[in-house]
Amino acid sequence: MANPALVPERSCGGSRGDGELTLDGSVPIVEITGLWTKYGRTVVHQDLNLEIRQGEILSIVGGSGTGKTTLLRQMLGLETPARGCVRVFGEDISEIDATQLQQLRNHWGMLFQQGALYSALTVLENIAQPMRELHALPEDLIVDAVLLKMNMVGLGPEHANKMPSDLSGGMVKRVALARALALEPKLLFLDEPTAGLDPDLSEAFVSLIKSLHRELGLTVVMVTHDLDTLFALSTRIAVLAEKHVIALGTLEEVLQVDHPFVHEFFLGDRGRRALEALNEKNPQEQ
Ligand SMILES: Nc1ncnc2c1ncn2[C@@H]1O[C@H](COP(=O)(O)OP(=O)(O)OP(=O)(O)O)[C@@H](O)[C@H]1O
Repeated sequence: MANPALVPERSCGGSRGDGELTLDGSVPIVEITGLWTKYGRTVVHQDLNLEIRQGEILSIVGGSGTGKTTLLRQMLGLETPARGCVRVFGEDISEIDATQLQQLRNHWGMLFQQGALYSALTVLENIAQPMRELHALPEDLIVDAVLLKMNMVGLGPEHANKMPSDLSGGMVKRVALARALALEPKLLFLDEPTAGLDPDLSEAFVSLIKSLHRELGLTVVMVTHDLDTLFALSTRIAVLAEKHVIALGTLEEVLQVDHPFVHEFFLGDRGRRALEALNEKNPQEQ
């Protein structure tokens, strides 16, 4: 392993622009260069590079404990790079102040693995929460906007006053997605979006994400173990192994990479079955 002491200190080498958020696609939505993440003596990412372009659905895959969720947390500004640089919308995420970070957060949505709804709040209150935190919208507008978001994710108004404990797993995901979309983000982060859903619900949720991606022009960054979800949604795939990105490209491109994880994950029994299912669904694209 390289000696961390010899790696340059963390730095983005200055701002991309004039301090304004760059939301016009002229710079990558996310740009990670030379990233090191460390917990004590444990190195999770070592000289990791990744660029996420506007409008794509970029999926991050890798073995258990390879640092996929931690990489998402770096993009969300919830971790600090030991070295290297993470830019989101052109901004160095660990250099900006709290107000600027909050401003950035208003332009992305995050769907956590378990949905992470507030158990003491109704569906309506959960989805309204990011809007209320803005302190800029009148209450009647918030209620209208929440109902609109619920409709967007296929939830009727009759569910507005339900508590999270009254919801099925699929509905929890939809509410969490509506909350992630509350502020009309440009960028959506999904951590294992179909985990815990049965195959039918999973397929329905994938279709929902696909249509929202198309209709809202979102850029999506997703971590998933589920091959069907991965194949159905990804425009590009980043493979994490050995503490960095060892393959990045379309499914076809990644399949060409000669690495044990790629062989095992994509070309093992599960991978082959999912690829066959994909080929049956989209024969013309193969
Ligand atoms: N706050 C923390 N403190 C110490 N170690 C941590 C912390 N967060 C994550 N790690 C370690 O970092 C490594 C990467 O964790 P991470 O959760 O990012 O992996 P992952 O690829 O998402 O794993 P999985 O697929 O199992 O969810 C693991 O070894 C984990 O134990």
